[in-house]
Amino acid sequence: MSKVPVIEIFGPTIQGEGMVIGQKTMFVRTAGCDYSCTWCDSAFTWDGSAKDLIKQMDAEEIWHELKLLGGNGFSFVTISGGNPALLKNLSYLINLLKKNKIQVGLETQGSKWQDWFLDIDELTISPKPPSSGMVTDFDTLDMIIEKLKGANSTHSCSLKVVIFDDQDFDYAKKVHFRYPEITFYLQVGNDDHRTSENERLINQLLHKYEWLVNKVVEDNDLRNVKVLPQLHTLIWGNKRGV
Ligand SMILES: C[S@@+](CC[C@H](N)C(=O)[O-])C[C@H]1O[C@@H](n2cnc3c(N)ncnc32)[C@H](O)[C@@H]1O
Ligand SMILES: Nc1nc2[nH]cc(C(=O)O)c2c(=O)[nH]1
Ligand code: SF4
Ligand SMILES: [Mg+2]
Repeated sequence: MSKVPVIEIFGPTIQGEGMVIGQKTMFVRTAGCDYSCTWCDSAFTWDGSAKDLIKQMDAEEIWHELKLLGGNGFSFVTISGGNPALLKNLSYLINLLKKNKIQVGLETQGSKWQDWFLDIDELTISPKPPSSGMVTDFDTLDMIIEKLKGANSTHSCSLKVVIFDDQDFDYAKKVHFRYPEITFYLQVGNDDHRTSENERLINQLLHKYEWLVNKVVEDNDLRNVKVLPQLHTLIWGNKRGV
């Protein structure tokens, strides 16, 4: 009854992105997404290519798997996907983690609300720029930010926009100015998320990071923002499960 579709559980590793970058964490990745971003680095969660890996699991089973992998060596779990916000039943896992004094981070794109957002310690909302091929429903995003504000939960949430080109950069500015009170991250987009040539990829991503940093540095309208690469990609390239 209270199961959710899980496609992978891994860690301990570090959070490679956003507001808790560098945090030692376990990952639980759920299957299924309401978007289909052209450049999704986790397309296997929704494109059918890894459907044999999907297991329906309840909170106790997920916790058991986390303990098998991580033992006593973790205090933080990050839930990502796919879009975990499709899953009302994640409340059971979140409650169980809290009961065990584990901090919880979650990654979602801001297309759906769940009441359990209010129980997440570090909530990253990542609206999608034009290069993704997706169109942001700003009425829904407004509603989500309003609910977080209403519950005084904005301190534990951030916005993170992935940037591939100038159009994405303009979109990011629009999102930041719409919600100026929410901590804002610009993240380098990885447009070669299938290659196994790590050295070339990492070089390319560092150049794109420099490009993005320069754009932010030169932009007088962007002041209180943070610019980050995907740290895990700089260490491990496109390897899955790290
Ligand atoms: C795979 S998504 C899963 C969570 C949720 N669906 C979302 O998009 O926020 C996790 C994060 O990876 C980012 N991401 C996906 N593909 C990427 C890529 N090719 N380069 C950089 N970041 C990417 C997303 O923007 C999101 O912030
Ligand atoms: N190390 C590491 N950090 C991450 N931050 C966000 C990730 C994601 O795929 O959601 C991710 C991931 O897959 N690995
Ligand atoms: S919303 Fe997230 S998981 Fe879904 S397709 Fe886009 S990047 Fe991938
Ligand atoms: Mg990822």
